[in-house]
Amino acid sequence: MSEPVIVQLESITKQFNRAAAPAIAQVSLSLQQGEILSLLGPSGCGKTTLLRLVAGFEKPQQGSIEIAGQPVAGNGIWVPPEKRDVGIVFQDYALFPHLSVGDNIAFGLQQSKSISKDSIQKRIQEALALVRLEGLQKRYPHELSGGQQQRVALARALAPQPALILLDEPLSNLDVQVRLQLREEIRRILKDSGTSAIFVTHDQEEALCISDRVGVMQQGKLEQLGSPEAIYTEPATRFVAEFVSQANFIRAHRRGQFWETELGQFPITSPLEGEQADLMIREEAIILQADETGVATIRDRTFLGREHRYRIQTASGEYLNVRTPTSAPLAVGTRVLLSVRDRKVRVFPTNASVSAVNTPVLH
Ligand SMILES: Nc1ncnc2c1ncn2[C@@H]1O[C@H](COP(=O)(O)OP(=O)(O)OP(=O)(O)O)[C@@H](O)[C@H]1O
Repeated sequence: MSEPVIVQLESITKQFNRAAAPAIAQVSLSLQQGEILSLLGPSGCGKTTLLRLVAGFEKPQQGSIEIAGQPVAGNGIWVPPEKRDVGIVFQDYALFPHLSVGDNIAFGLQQSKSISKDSIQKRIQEALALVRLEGLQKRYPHELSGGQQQRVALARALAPQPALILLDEPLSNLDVQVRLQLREEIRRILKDSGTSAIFVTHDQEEALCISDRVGVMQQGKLEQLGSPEAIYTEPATRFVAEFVSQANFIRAHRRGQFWETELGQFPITSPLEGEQADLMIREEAIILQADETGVATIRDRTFLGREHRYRIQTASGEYLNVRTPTSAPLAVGTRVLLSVRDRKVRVFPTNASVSAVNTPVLH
């Protein structure tokens, strides 16, 4: 049996300014109990606005919102933020500096009159254990690291046991080491507590590794909603492919049953495809082989730890990014032969910004 629905958005539209395009345009989605959804997209695509609509900090002009089965916006209904059974974690932690860790966590609990002092203490201890900060109850925010402060913010949001937690770029103020560690921690904490969550980020990796489903947004619209694997391997649009995996696109021309490209031929699998297309080739799918007769050249090389990323210029002048394991790195200037691991590639309509390819096939 499927889990109950915790959030239901129906055709939500939000326009701040009549002269401007809507910040959110006709977005519908649902989130099940215990599920973590990431909203991913470039700056200004509407992620925060969508989160604020769910929280009740913004009113939609159209559409409706339900949280845990309760209508909270739309159809003449309006429930204010404090009555929505939602916990929020912001980018800047937003802890009260004059309150201890314990009192910060207690703050949300004390709003609820029905809870006894003993229960408040118990919930504080449980919340601190969940975020692994036992023993730090008496400290003040300035006595904690950024990562610890964000854990306290998470504990404070979780302590009242809300139906839903909203996290607005909660890791973006932390340095890389802490960010990487805390993103796994956040997933564990949310899963251990069984709390449903919507997580806003502009970081592709963060979205893919933290969530059960990812919603990729562009200009106020939901471009694709799916599992991290589906978003990565089967991007529905070129925008999703470019934003999520920074894939390469190469121009292809139909020749019989094949697409002909600078990187060789690929079988045409759909009868609907036209005479020209752009094929998506992942950075890790291209194989480099140093060869004096190669017509492609390494223009740049970046060390990424386990991998090198090469910037390759092809014979037609296009640039491709290639990632390979770091053994036997190739020097900038090396001529290379290029081939592609997988013959099954995704095909997208031609984008005018990719110039036409008019060179011999390399292999
Ligand atoms: N209060 C407001 N008044 C007018 N326009 C707004 C308001 N809030 C947001 N916008 C506009 O709505 C659009 C979406 O903004 P939003 O903050 O939701 O984007 P975002 O994807 O969260 O971006 P970022 O990653 O930079 O925070 C932007 O064009 C923004 O300028």
